[in-house]
Amino acid sequence: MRTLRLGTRRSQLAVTQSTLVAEMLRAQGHIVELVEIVSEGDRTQASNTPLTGANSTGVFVSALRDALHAKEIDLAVHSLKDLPTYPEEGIELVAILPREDPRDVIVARDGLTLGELPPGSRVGTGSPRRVAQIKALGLGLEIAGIRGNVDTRIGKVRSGEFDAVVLARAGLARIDRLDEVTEVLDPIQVLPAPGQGALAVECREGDADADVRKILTSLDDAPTRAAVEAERAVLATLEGGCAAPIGTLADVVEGEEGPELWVRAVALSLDGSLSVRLSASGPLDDAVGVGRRLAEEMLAEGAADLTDDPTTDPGQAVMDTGGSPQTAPEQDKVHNA
Ligand SMILES: NCc1[nH]cc(CCC(=O)O)c1CC(=O)O
Repeated sequence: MRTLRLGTRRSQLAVTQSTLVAEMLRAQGHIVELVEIVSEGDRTQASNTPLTGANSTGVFVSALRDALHAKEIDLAVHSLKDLPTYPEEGIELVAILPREDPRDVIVARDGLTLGELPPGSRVGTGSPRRVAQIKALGLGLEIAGIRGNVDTRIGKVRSGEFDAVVLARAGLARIDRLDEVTEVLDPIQVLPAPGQGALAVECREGDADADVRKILTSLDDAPTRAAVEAERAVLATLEGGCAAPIGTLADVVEGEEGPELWVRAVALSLDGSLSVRLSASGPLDDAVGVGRRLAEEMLAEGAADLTDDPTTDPGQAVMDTGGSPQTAPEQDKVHNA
């Protein structure tokens, strides 16, 4: 039997996630070999791919895709939230694994929660989505960029450089560091990134060896796929006309006629002062439609006007022009946080 070559980045989280998939395949009797791929992102120690901005393929993603194209590997495992919403030619998103808890968490000094941190405390995150949503809580926290892998970031709390950092619970769960968490953030306050907590498996499209595709398809989890497809449709639709940070979460809930999707989403100005927050529900087999319609509704409610101009003072970022959120007729949908 042929060996399946699984490409992985070398960070602890990436190796753990790749090993998880390798073990699932080995449990089915397949032979799997991990192949280490060094990405530009690893070399430069970049730690957060931008969550907004349409054409930025994550640095972590491209190196693995290059290795797939070059037939150096047969499959690659990514954190789904690092994958751009537009497809890559010749690459197929062949499986989405059952999702971990998708919520964001706080790792703070002295076991504190966000609300217990005194005003002026330093919170580390480089994600515009997290920055905007934490600022929107109005706690007077000072938010600063942070780099490095999960271990490095937690270390910066231990060393006192930061009072707290914001991380994905899923990453900590996978590397067995959940005991560091001092608060799990309720999605009512902080919505996660589209696809957060889900692992994606990619292979070459129309791989000459159709068996590879078939083997990998067996890993796919239909409810997770529906949920993340709805979230990614929210992001893809908003990206067309809106550069604002976006959080979204789709839950599979029990509806009147069986399971259905319940999708929440928020788009915010970077300073968190303005937001459009809506939810929608619909059938699992129309996940993309549910997400797209939710995003279209958000655009109609002013999500496209939340853009911060980085050249202006952050406090002045949203201009008060006709049709802007401030003057939109349905002001109740746009909160001054
Ligand atoms: N931004 C990088 C990244 N990409 C995926 C995860 C965590 C694992 C996941 O969301 O599946 C992380 C770390 C973090 O945000 O804390």
